[in-house]
Amino acid sequence: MIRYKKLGYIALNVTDVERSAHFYRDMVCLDQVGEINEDVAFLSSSSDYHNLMLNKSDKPGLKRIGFELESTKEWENAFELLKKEGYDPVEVDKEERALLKIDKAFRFRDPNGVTFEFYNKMMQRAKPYEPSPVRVLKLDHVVLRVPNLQDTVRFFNEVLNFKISDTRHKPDGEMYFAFMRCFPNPFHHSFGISQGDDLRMFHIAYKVEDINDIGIARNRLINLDVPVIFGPGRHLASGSIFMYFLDPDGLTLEYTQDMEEFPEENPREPRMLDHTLRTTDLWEGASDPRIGKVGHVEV
Ligand SMILES: CC(C)c1ccc(C(=O)O)c(O)c1O
Ligand SMILES: [Fe+2]
Repeated sequence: MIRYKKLGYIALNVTDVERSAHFYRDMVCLDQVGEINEDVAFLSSSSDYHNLMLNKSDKPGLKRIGFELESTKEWENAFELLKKEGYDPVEVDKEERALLKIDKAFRFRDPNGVTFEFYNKMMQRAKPYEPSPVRVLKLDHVVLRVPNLQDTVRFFNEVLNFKISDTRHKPDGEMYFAFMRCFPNPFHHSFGISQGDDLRMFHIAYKVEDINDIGIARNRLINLDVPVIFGPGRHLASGSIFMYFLDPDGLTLEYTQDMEEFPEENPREPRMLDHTLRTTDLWEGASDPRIGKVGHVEV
């Protein structure tokens, strides 16, 4: 079965690369890596060369999701498994891997047509990542809305070896959300899937050091006229403190901290959580209707 190191990077489509690159650098506190031009920009939230790629598009949202596998051997095994399962993995050509600073990579589409890239390792930066004033620790998770949740969860669980940490259910018992771990990465979810009418990126989340970073970020973003649209609050599922805000295209971002971690051996059972506000936010805050509204997925 496939073993992952982490959610490695997100490639976003944005309408103005320079505007968004400055936002993710100056407001979100990521490191700009290399030059920004009107077509592409790279930013990092770790020692990796990048964890966020911005691409110019008239449809803001998700281009693809990159997962780093545990080793080159795991990458080779994953390629063979996806080929055998009929998901037609295609290796990324040398020129593009040079741009991404990645050693080996292949791409495939999930049952919804979303492009995933699995890679073995990315070039590391000598310059340490020391974000300020918000101490971002890492790219934390990405959540998609998909038309067929059951099939999607089954694919990620049974084919890609993602583990289910918790699910959420409507009053009639129908599952409408799944929080998934890229095993054996311990965090409650690196990947979340929600039932939706159409395919859409809901949000991407960054982990911050502690509650002070959430507080500092809230007041700083509000003072700089960045829409803070939900939180601070506490999610029951992962136990994390959260706050959502919008990027210049209206894409939804989340700062999160204190997410539950699972052991590789004998993890707790996934819970069936309800649909109530208290499960979404133990502090019962109100969320802004703009949450998750913009997020075209390139297929
Ligand atoms: C409101 C969204 C879908 C949500 C719910 C719960 C968690 C969590 O438990 O961490 C999230 O990260 C969310 O984004
Ligand atoms: Fe989230």
